[in-house]
Amino acid sequence: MTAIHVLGLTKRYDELTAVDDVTLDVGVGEFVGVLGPNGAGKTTLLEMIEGLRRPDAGTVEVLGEAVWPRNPRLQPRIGVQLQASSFFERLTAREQIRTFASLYGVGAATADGWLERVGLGDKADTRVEALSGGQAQRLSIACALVHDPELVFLDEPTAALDPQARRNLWDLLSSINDSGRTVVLTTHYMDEAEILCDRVAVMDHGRILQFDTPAALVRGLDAPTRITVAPGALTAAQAGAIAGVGEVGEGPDGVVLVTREPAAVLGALAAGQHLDGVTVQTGTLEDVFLALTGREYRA
Ligand SMILES: Nc1ncnc2c1ncn2[C@@H]1O[C@H](COP(=O)(O)OP(=O)(O)OP(=O)(O)O)[C@@H](O)[C@H]1O
Repeated sequence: MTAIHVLGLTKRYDELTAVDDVTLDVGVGEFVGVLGPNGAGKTTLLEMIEGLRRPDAGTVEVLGEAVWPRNPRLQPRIGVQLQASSFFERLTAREQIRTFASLYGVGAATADGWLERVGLGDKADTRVEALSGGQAQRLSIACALVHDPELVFLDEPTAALDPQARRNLWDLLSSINDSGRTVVLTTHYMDEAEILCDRVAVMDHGRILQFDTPAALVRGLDAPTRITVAPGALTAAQAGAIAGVGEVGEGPDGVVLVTREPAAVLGALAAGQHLDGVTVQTGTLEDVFLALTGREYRA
């Protein structure tokens, strides 16, 4: 079943085409990421899918319903994460989420349960202004989920968090999807998209350049594998003599074997008792972005 059906979606701001003829489908239960640098058009695309912004061209169907003009039947079925800056001022975390809950006719006990679920039980009496960046992001996610929507939109949920806080939030985001909800998030972070998402739409200059699983995107690159053998285990000459090895380099971490036949090369290393301390590196989404756009990824 399709959760989101987008056809030929376009949005212009004067001369600028922020979203340029985007077509995509998202299945029910999928976790989809929209990945792209600043200004790629991610937020504009999401806002049109959420029914918050009117497209100049194209159509959006969400859970089988048209989103524009505003469709009140959809509101209880979708959750949109607000930026932390849009909290009601001077409320505590508990008051904040209970206020959201009451808008949807959801009881206080359920609201309080969500505070616990996102790890904010001990911050219930803290005013939203006094929460840390990570706590505020978790509260905004809880507010988006409090009415148990089928489809959740998160716009850069881990922006401005330190690496540890981002990782903590990843567990929460995975659990949202594990319970069967469809999740769409935008992100600047390649690693985040790679770890969390079933499929990733790589976006730049308003266009979706590719939309596939992270593994398929990387496979499509046809990038060679780099196998690094710990220093001292193997000379460059020995490495070059292994069948299937293309280039050989020497770096601080040892001898680097570049190959398109990693299984054969690893087999040869195993046979020679050289597997200790071996690292294997394939392409990443960063390489995908570089290959698609011809430039380095700059968040
Ligand atoms: N209301 C607006 N009026 C004019 N231009 C806009 C408006 N909103 C966005 N833009 C422009 O449209 C382009 C796409 O912006 P958008 O916010 O969708 O990108 P984004 O990928 O979400 O960026 P970021 O990662 O920085 O949030 C940008 O060049 C932006 O300056």
